[in-house]
Amino acid sequence: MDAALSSTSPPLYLSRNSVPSTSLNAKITSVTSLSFANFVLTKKFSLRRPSISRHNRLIKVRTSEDGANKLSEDQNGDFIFEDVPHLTSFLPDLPSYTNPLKKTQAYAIVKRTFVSPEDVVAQKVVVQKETPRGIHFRRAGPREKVYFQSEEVRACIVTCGGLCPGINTVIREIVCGLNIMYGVDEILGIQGGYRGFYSKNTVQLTPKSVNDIHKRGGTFLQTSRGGHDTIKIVDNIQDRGINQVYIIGGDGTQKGAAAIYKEVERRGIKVAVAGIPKTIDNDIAVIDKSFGFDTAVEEAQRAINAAHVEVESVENGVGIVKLMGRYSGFIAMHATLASRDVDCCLIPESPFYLEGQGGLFEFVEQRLKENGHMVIVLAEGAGQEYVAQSFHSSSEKDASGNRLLLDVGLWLTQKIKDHFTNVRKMAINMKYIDPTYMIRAIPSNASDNIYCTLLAQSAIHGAMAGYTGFTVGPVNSRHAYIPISRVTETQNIVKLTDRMWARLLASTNQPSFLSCEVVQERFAKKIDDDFDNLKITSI
Ligand SMILES: Nc1ncnc2c1ncn2[C@@H]1O[C@H](COP(=O)(O)OP(=O)(O)OP(=O)(O)O)[C@@H](O)[C@H]1O
Ligand SMILES: O=P(O)(O)OC[C@H]1O[C@](O)(CO)[C@@H](O)[C@@H]1O
Ligand SMILES: [Mg+2]
Repeated sequence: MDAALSSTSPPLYLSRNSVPSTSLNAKITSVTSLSFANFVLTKKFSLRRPSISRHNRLIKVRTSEDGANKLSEDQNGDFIFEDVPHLTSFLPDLPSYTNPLKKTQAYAIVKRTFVSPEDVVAQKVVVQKETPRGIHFRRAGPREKVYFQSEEVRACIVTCGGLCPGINTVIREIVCGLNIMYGVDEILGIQGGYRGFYSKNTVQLTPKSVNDIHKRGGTFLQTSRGGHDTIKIVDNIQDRGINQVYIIGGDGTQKGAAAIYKEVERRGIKVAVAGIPKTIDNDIAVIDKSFGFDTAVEEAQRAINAAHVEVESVENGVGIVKLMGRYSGFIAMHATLASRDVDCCLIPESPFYLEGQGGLFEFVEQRLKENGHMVIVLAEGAGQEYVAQSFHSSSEKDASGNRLLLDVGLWLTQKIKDHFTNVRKMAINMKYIDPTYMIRAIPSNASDNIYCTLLAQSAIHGAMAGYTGFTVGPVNSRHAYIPISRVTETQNIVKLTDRMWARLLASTNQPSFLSCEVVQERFAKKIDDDFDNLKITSI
């Protein structure tokens, strides 16, 4: 690749068939980062279809640092680069500076301190010889040039949405990283989520004030749902002279971050917006896994173990453990796979039914006959339609517009009790454990702490280098800068058609609940939807 193509502005990829190459330069200068994103999305979609001919090769166009558009063709096959915006895309005259990192003792003897501007991270690592190379993201890490001088930086950090182990570690590492690596002193904490920008006072954050916070669960800055008002938030950012915004939160929060970035760009102000993805549900698209997830799965083991101890100590013991997972069953699936004490795992993605052949009641009875006890792990979002029918409830929403769930754990406990007592005339011992908030209110474990450090430092390097409107996260174990829209356009769910769910079924030997017509109908639709929203779930 041509070293002169080291770009700071978003590179553009266009189909040779769609744009005559002679007019490329003229066309590209008028493409905004927004329309660029849309353009790439269109092309990306068609590339996923294997029927696309290899003649429809992509050529890529980059805007190099001197502003000249250059064109090169990837020789190894079709290749899509989804870059993140850069401050220079709307502030072209912004001066750059030598990165001070090399002068810090931490990096003094590092051989390759800086990430090459040519480094990209592939979203797909398993490829076939003849298939396109697929989507790539800009590799995260320190850059040779930065677009902020240390004394000029006035950063802020905000945390939004639900709790998750490790939030405090991320806050701590942003503060310490900015200060130690880049000599930044001005770091503000926005309290109470997005609404804190315009309704609360800020708190000054220093390495000393955040030194111990990683040992506590929760968020040192407090959080909230709802209250996102883009104009008020950006007004506040401008009024306070903030020029780097670090936003920690889930899919809703990242949508809010995208709105802030767009407003900042519209106003043409020098503010870098960096998103750090957080969610206990692990439902954020593109990234390998969200921080705190492993800690939560580990904590869930304690609840499962307690249920198992309880039910094996009584006759016909049936334990139910309800875990978090609004729309996705990752925590339940992983906790089940890790534990081996679980007989059946129920998640929102996999429909189930209670009565008749192949149903849950039949399976419970079979396990009680075989083992004398059994444990069910239930994701809170599973079977919501049944619960709603039973309770004749209308769907309520939280301040962010998320559906409020009904207690499927209580519902299932009651259903099993009724069935065995009234229909089967069998005495059973039900134990229902609901550790929902306990698994996310704890501090992060060792590996999540390290992961949080990497996220924080990658976000800092990206913002200092002038990237903006990005989410940072590991893609196939390499940290990358991902356009925010890519992580918000879909939510990760457990794919029943993937091998991971098959591994769980093979491990628990539970029914797949596919023998009921109603479920079969829904299941078929689910598979179609899965393919339509094809994305990689890569744990
Ligand atoms: N589409 C949106 N545009 C702008 N802001 C949004 C949007 N969706 C949600 N937000 C804001 O983002 C914040 C957090 O959203 P939400 O409560 O959905 O949590 P989340 O970030 O998805 O995290 P979690 O996974 O814990 O639920 C809220 O302040 C909400 O107002
Ligand atoms: O904290 P709240 O508002 O009760 O929300 C709980 C929800 O948040 C999540 O933990 C996601 O953050 C879901 O698993 C759960 O349904
Ligand atoms: Mg969410």
